[in-house]
Amino acid sequence: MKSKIVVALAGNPNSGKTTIFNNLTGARQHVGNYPGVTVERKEGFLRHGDTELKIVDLPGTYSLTAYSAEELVARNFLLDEMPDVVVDILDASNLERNLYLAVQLMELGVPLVLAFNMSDMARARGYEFDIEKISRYFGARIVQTTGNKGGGMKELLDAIVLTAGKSESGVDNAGNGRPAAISYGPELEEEIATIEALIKMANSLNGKYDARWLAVKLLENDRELRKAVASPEVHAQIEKSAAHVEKTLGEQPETTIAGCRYGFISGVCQEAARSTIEIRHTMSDRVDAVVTNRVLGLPIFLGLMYLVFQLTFTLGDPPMGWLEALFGWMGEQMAGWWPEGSESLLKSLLVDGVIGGVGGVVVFLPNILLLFLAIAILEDTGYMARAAFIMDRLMHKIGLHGKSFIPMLIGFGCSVPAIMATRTLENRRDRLTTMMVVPLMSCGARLPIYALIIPAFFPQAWHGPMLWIIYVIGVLLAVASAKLLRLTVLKGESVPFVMELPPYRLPTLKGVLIHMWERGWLYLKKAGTIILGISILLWAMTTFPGLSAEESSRYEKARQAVAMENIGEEEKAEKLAALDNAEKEAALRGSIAGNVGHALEPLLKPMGFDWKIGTALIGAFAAKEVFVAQMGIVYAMGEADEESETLRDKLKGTYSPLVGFCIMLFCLVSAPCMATIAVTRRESNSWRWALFQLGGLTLMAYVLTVIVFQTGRLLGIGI
Ligand SMILES: Nc1nc2c(ncn2[C@@H]2O[C@H](COP(=O)(O)OP(=O)(O)OP(=O)(O)O)[C@@H](O)[C@H]2O)c(=O)[nH]1
Ligand SMILES: [Mg+2]
Repeated sequence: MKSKIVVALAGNPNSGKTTIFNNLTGARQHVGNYPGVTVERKEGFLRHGDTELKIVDLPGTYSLTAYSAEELVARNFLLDEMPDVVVDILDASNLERNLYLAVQLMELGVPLVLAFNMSDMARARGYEFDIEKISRYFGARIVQTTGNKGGGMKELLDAIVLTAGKSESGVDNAGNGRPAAISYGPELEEEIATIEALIKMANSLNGKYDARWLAVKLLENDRELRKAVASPEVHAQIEKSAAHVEKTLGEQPETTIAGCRYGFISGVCQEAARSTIEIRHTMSDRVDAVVTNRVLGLPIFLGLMYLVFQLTFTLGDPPMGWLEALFGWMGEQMAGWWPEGSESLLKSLLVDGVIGGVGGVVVFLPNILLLFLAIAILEDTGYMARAAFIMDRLMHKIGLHGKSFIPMLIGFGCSVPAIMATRTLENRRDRLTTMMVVPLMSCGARLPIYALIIPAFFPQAWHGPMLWIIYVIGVLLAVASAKLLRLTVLKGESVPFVMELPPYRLPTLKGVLIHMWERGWLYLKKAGTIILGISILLWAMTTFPGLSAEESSRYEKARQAVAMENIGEEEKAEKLAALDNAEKEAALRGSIAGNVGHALEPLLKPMGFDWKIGTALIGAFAAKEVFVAQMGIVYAMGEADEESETLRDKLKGTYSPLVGFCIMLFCLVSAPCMATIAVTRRESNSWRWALFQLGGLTLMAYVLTVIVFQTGRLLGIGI
């Protein structure tokens, strides 16, 4: 007999849901050692025996009374779509707190399996569980798992299939009996009973939920369900009951309800969990005393980031050189397919457009991989959560809380998921503020620009520090802009929040490599698709319309004249080459891109940019890497000889270090790419905010770059 079941993976944030989801389905969803990584539900399929399972990975949630957008996703799925089995994934090394959600799932009466994940950590901390007892209390099967090592997956699948009541033999075999019922004490129970009766009478929500459960939820002041229940009698009774409870117990019903649930959990743990070793000060605590220290915390964070950037350059340089050489060689080989001096359009397209553009971008793959390797290690060990904790203090001062820093950290990778990650912020003002400033966190697509510019203009010893300075400028600007927004358009109280610190973990090699590769692959894929397309478009724009026949013949005549001249061979060759270059340059100036660039020149000049940089900046709006591609194309086209120096040398010969710095500054601050604007529009649900972000950042970039360039010029720095 074949059957299909839907399985939901629920659990507290950072308990390992996605890790297990990936294990089960073979997917590669993002896993990170801090809460709030998954913000949308993800689906995957697998088959176990005769059963087909659809597995749904949900965002982490502490309770079924959801407050933030991503908690709502989890809650709505559990309540409305009624999966066949709910697997609650718990962090067994932190059982008491994690059981809070389990209790609510138990009350909801869904077919439940408890996965005691991180059982390795629990064991290391000396916890022992009487699994059978706990299983009986909750009326649910329990499986001990170690998600990051794939331990217990088969057992988990067995338990899921059994719980769905569709075992291979087809025998109904659900559950381990009825779960324990939680008693909320005489006072509350009476009110619950009254409301329950009213609900049944009014047939609220058409009996979709169990009446007692609904009564408890309503007393708990569950906003969503209160909105959903229409009956005025029920509402009136809730108000009355709540007032009564407050009077007699001196607290709101929700507080009493939570207290009773914790009481239940505490009882379960007394009975069935014990700790064999008393570890007061764990290793984590000792490390935390140093890295989250009030004084040392920030310098340590900045120091670590500095190391990361230094590494990105020093280790990345040799392989980058190899790739550069490889693409140079490929260009020459390709050019060799045509006779010497050929003006074939196809040759120009392949050599200048594709190799010059896409090749120029791919060259930086090693740097990208290294940066993301380092970030993955910092993330997986749990250090990044500490960084957020340290920033929390700073953030409070600017009217945001540390939770905003997680999206910002993700922003170092790419602004698009970062903006989606703002869903963890409950307050819309916090969320919008964070969304607006996230693009200032320098994303991975900008790295190639820095990797191109920095070595071209700055001495070796400055490579790491320079990159670090750029990133720090981004963070400082983000913080300052957030403050500004909070003082003006997004004024208001911020929500109190306690940042939690996940335990330190030794990252697994596989996990870290997967993270690194995901990024690298994304980069390559982008190079092969978007960047390739835009490179071809930009190539066409820099090629056409080309010189008129009249002008071409003028250059041809000049060449003939030189050939006739009575001078040495060497001098002649030099003169001819100069003419060739002049012709190319003239064609470039007359091209569509040249015309657009020139039209913009009055605007670009105050920043020290010429029209070539201008066209590259326009291209960068589609995707930041295009800046590098377009510079490659323009400089390949403007040169007559094929096997000339690298793009970097050409830049060095053309611009000053001050201009180099200004390019990086402008690219860091200016309008993010199209994808970012689109996702801001979607997540803020308004074009106004998206355009505000676009305009605001562009303006800020312009003003800052003009100031820096003009000041630098006046003071004679870097010119
Ligand atoms: N030591 C240990 N670490 C684990 C185990 N399972 C998962 N992890 C690690 O725990 C961290 C969090 O894992 P995720 O799968 O992202 O957690 P999640 O529950 O999906 O988190 P959110 O999406 O934020 O709610 C990662 O660093 C995992 O590598 C385990 O059994 N033992
Ligand atoms: Mg997840």
